Amino acid sequence: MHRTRIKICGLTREEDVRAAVNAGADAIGFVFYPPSPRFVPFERAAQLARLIPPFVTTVGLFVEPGRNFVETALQSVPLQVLQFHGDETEADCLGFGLPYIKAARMRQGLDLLKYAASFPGAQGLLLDAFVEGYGGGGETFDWSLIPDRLPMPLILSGGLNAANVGEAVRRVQPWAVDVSSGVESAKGIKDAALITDFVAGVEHAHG
Ligand SMILES: O=C(O)c1ccccc1NCC(=O)[C@H](O)[C@H](O)COP(=O)(O)O
Repeated sequence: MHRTRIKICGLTREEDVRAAVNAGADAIGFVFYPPSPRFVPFERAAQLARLIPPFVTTVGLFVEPGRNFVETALQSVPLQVLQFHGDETEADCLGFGLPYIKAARMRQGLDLLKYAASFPGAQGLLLDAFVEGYGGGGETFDWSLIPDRLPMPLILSGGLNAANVGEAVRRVQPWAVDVSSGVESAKGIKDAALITDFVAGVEHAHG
């Protein structure tokens, strides 16, 4: 099995970026959705991004942004991947000169293969629990809803933590896992020990 990549999302503080990088995170996500308690203004995200070394990917997360909003983010923050969480179409996600990840809010009745087919340009599909407020809700979803084969890399998220991520990796075998609440002491405040435990949980899943 390949090494499962790890994305830590919703960072707002320098010490949390350092903790994530030191623990071995492959990607750091900044939430650019103003209603979120994890929202970071672009200038702040730019400061935090300076702490991210080469080969750790900087991801900007959006929910149905206007094109100007994304373009302004890109002028300020050195993002490498865009992540869209709302009801965007493929056309809304393209044309920024960066790869994008599309989130699917998992629930009974969602035809995930059809959904994935409507985002042929996506670099990956992030499967998250269907929660009020779009994401970062700390809730798992029924992993048996995930089809055996998806046409693009799968990023598993939604309610992951150090206690369940090992089982998630073994059962789902995603390309990557994404966590926010499970490594927090409060919304937007990460906990270095929880991050370390989470990364260890992924690594132990590989035996
Ligand atoms: O984190 C947020 O506040 C957020 C707001 C709006 C859309 C998405 C959001 N987070 C998305 C993420 O990437 C989370 O890491 C993912 O939903 C998993 O969250 P959690 O269940 O808390 O681990």
